[in-house]
Amino acid sequence: MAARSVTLGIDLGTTSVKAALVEAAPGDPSGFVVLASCARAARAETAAQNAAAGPQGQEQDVRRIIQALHECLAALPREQLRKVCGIGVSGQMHGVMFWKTGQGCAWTEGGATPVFEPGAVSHLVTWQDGRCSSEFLASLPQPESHLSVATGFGCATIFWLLKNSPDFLKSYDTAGTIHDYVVAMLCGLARPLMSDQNAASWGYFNTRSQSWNLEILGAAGFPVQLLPDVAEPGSVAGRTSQAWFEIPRGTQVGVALGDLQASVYSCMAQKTDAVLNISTSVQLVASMPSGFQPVQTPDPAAPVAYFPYFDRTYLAVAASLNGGNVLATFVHMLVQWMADLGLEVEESMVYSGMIQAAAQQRDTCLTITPTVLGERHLPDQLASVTGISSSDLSLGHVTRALCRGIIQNLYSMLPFQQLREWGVERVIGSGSALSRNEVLKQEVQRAFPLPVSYGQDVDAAVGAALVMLQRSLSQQKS
Ligand SMILES: Nc1ncnc2c1ncn2[C@@H]1O[C@H](COP(=O)(O)OP(=O)(O)O)[C@@H](O)[C@H]1O
Ligand SMILES: O=C(CO)[C@@H](O)[C@H](O)[C@H](O)[C@H](O)COP(=O)(O)O
Repeated sequence: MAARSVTLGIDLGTTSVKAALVEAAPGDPSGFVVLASCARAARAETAAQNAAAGPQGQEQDVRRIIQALHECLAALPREQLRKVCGIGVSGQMHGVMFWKTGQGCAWTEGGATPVFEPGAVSHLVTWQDGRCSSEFLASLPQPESHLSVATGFGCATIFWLLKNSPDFLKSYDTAGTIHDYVVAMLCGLARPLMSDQNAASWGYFNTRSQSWNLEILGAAGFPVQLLPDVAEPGSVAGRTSQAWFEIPRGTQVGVALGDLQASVYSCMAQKTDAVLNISTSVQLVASMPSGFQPVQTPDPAAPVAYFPYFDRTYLAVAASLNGGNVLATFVHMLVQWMADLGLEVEESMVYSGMIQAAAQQRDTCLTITPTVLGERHLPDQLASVTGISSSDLSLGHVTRALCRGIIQNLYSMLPFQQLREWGVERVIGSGSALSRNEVLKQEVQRAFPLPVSYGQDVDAAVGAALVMLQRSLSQQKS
């Protein structure tokens, strides 16, 4: 009898950490079953380490992210964790953190099981970071890549630190995304390995030659020694150096994936599916035919970018910076206003109340362009509200207009006509901000004249687990 294949997927998202245990189920149409899953809010936002970043700086405390990860693992069934034969990790792309080789973490006996505690690490500067102004970006060398460089991209952040805080960089000798860090710590790697999915998200990476723009970067004084070595997504980065929550020592860990690609992997069943993922950010994605090569000239004004997927294929992606975070900003604002008025209210109550109110308000003349973070192709176009009449000011109207605005903004970046030209026949909705919000679902249905179906709400974690599951099954066959 073939050994049971259980794999663990972890997604280190901007808002929450998710984990999912997946097992092969040959009798099931999907071929797999999710045995258990868990999500924990990371609440990791913190003040920038470099004051010069100003209010545009967006950083997260790595310790809190790892704490949320450990809480997730602790909540999964121990008997299933014992059977795990592979770990896949994905996470928020573009961001960068730094650590000192050999001092990135310390393994401690955290109660019943060893856990790792971050050591000499920086904050994570996230994809939402806005410290690199248009002028600063224009001063950087032109990349030799089909992808342009935007604020919040790892290489842009490193350039900014080089200029504004060179001593800060001197404290570290290693860099990676948060998910590269976790893989490196689990396996005890001296240097992290990075998939081309994440390398491309940092900028200055050529997906054709699979190499960093070392000459261009080196000539500009960029600390190229910080750039991780690049490995194939779906390959193994190493094996766990310790037993971890019942997962045996020596378990294979995959090279970290982008959360975008992991989400798509979890739910894109056909090449003719488009995936609409709404989590903190929002992306609309279609798959490009094999052999497709993006034009090698970066175009910062293009709303659609081509990101590497698996086996040298590409995804066409409209990646909006304004997704669930817009609703979260609205909720924080309401909670803060109420606190200012002496009233305390739980955020989860506000979410459910506003979604319910908007579900009853089927239409509105209020128009909200929700781009509070701008967009990479239009960084200076911020949010606006128009069509304000005194009859359209209820919570239901405003929430309906916000949800409509998020979908319309994405639609304007990648219109249905383009999807149709690419042969898209169906939209698959994924991400927990979408699965938990009936009004967003209605607005998706309203905008796209295509059948829409839904994945699971821990999609990227499931996708990361599935990549390792496929690997384990093909190893068993060979
Ligand atoms: N109680 C809730 N009900 C509905 N939506 C919520 C609730 N709490 C948070 N959200 C939405 O979910 C988004 C975060 O989704 P999540 O999947 O955790 O993101 P990420 O994968 O980026 O970490 C928030 O930005 C917010 O829009
Ligand atoms: O920005 C892009 C791609 O350019 C996103 O698609 C990418 O997935 C990033 O990881 C997200 O912005 C962050 O993911 P999430 O936390 O919002 O799920």
